[in-house]
Amino acid sequence: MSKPVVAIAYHSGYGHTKVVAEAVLAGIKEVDAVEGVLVPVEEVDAKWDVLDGASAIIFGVPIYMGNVSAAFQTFSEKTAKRWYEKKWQDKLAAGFVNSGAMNGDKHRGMEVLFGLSQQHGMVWVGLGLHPGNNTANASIEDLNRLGSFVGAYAQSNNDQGPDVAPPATDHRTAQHLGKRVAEAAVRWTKGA
Ligand SMILES: Cc1cc2nc3c(=O)[nH]c(=O)nc-3n(C[C@H](O)[C@H](O)[C@H](O)COP(=O)(O)O)c2cc1C
Repeated sequence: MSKPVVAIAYHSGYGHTKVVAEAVLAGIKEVDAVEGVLVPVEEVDAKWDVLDGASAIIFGVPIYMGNVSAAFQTFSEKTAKRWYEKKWQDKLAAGFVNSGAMNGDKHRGMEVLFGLSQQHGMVWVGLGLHPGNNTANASIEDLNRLGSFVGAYAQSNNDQGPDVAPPATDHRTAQHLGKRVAEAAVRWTKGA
């Protein structure tokens, strides 16, 4: 029997969110019983079968002008055929968001990802971590340094390339999300 697939449907205009997607993939790969697949949304027309066959889809975006990037929104609208057929009903879903500012209105992007998942009748998996970096002795090295509950947040300094931004701490948080969703996919598909 083939392994359940956890797909990562993401957009990255300049490479920073791609690095986060790769960290999510590394987390999925920690779970042997699951296969992880990256799906850049620009390539989705050749990869609908991957998303349709996946047990879970993790959506990921950069924030552009306080919202998800236009490329992701285009992808989102293209999923309408799946919506009509309820093709993604009961798949697991999760999300990650990356922006230049510490806050940057990442929450709005995350709400868009959550809303897309709920349009499709998917079952959302949150981050499952307490906030880090929020006590007197805390550090930006803490897991979940940006303190989200709903999904993984990353922040990439505007003057740095994807080789150094977002910082390693955000990679670890993204990796945690990937592993968590992969473990959830194993439980979700048991006996299916
Ligand atoms: C058109 C545009 C709009 C942006 N708007 C925001 C914004 O509203 N808030 C923010 O924090 N960062 C904003 N940024 C910064 C990006 O979120 C940041 O550079 C991110 O790392 C880009 O990810 P990418 O390299 O995967 O495209 C914007 C960047 C661009 C290109």
